[in-house]
Amino acid sequence: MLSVSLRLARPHSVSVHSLTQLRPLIMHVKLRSQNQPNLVRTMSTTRDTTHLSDITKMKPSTDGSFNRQASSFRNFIEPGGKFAPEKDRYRLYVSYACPWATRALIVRKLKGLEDFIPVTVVSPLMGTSGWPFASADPYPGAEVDPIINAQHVRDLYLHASPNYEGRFTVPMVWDTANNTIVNNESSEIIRMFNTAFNDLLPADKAAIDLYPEKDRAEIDSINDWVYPEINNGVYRSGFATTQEAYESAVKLVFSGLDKAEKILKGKDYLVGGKLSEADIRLWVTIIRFDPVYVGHFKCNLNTIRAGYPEINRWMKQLYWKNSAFKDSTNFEHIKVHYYWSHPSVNPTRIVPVGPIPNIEPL
Ligand SMILES: N[C@@H](CCC(=O)N[C@@H](CS)C(=O)NCC(=O)O)C(=O)O
Repeated sequence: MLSVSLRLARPHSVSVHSLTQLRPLIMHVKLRSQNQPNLVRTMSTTRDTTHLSDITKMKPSTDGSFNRQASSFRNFIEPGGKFAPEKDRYRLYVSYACPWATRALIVRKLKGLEDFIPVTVVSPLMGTSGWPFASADPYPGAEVDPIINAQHVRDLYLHASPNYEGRFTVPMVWDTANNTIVNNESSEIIRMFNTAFNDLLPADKAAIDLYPEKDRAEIDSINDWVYPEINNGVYRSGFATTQEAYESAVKLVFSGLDKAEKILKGKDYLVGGKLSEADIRLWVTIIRFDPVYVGHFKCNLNTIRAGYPEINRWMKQLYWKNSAFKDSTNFEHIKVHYYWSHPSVNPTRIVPVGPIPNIEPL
C-alpha cells in the first residue's frame, strides 16, 4: 500500500482537479489514520509531549476564541553574531500547507538563497505527534530529515531544548553548527533572509530589499492590521468554539479584506509601487482563502474570486508571473493538511473537491 502512494506522487504544484486524482491521496490518508503513535521515542527524550503537539488538546480561552502562542526561538542570523551567515550551515523546515512557512519559502526564493539554505518539507498530515517527516509518513512530496533523522518536527525541538514547552511549529530555521534552533517566527525569518546573506549573494539578489527603509512605516502599518484581521483572523474564525467568538472573528476577516481591496485598487503592490514583505504576508493567506478558509474555517461571507476583484488580480499576477510564489504553493498539501489535521473542525477528514480551479488563470 505504501509503495502505491509513493508511485503516484505528483509534482508539487499540480492541483487536485477531480475525484480520480484524489483517490491515491485518500488511500494514503486512510493508511495514515491507522498509525498515530502518541508517545514517540526521540533522540533526546521519551517524555509525553502530546499536550504540545496534538492540536485537539489545544485549549481555547474562556470566551471561545483562539489565541496563538508566541514563538520561542528568536535568534538572528547576522554577520559577526553567534549565528553568522554561511552557506549550507542553516536548514529551513517547512510545510507547504502552512502560510507562515510559505512566507519564508517565498523570500528564500526571491533572494536567491536556495543554494545557501536547504529546505526540508514535512508531510501535510499533522497528527497527534505534530508534523511528520517522510520516514514517519511517506506522503508524496514529504522528505526525510537529513540532520538527526527526526521522525517528527518535535524531535528537532526536543533535541535543541529537551524541556521545551512550546508548540512544535514550522517554519523553523536550524543551525547545523550548534545543533540548535535559530528562529521559529516567520516574521523574523523573512527579515533575516532579506538582509543577512547579502554579503554572500550576487549583486542583483543582494539589491532586492523587501523591507526598504523608506517604506518601513507604511509596511509596518499594513502588517499591523493584516496579521490580526486576515492572517490570524482566519484561524480565529475557524478555531472559535462559541458562536460569538466566530462571528466577531469572521466579520473582522472581511473588514480586513475590504481594506485590502481598496488599497489594491489599480495597483500591483501594496506599498511603494514595488513588491515588499507586506505583499508576501498578505498573499500567503489570500492564496489559501477560496480553497480552504471559505469552507474549513467558515470564512464564507464571500470568496476572493467573486467578491474581491482587485485582490484576486493582485494574487493571480504574483502567482502566475513570479515563480517564487507559484513554486512555493502546493494546493494539494494545503487542502489535505487543513481538512485532515483539524479533526475537531472536520471530524470526517473528507477533503472537498472544489474549488475548481484552485486559482483562476490570468
Ligand atoms: N508565529 C509562528 C506561527 C507558526 C505556526 O503556527 N505554524 C503552524 C502551521 S501553519 C504549526 O506548525 N503548527 C503546529 C502546532 O501548533 O502544533 C510563525 O509565524 O512562524
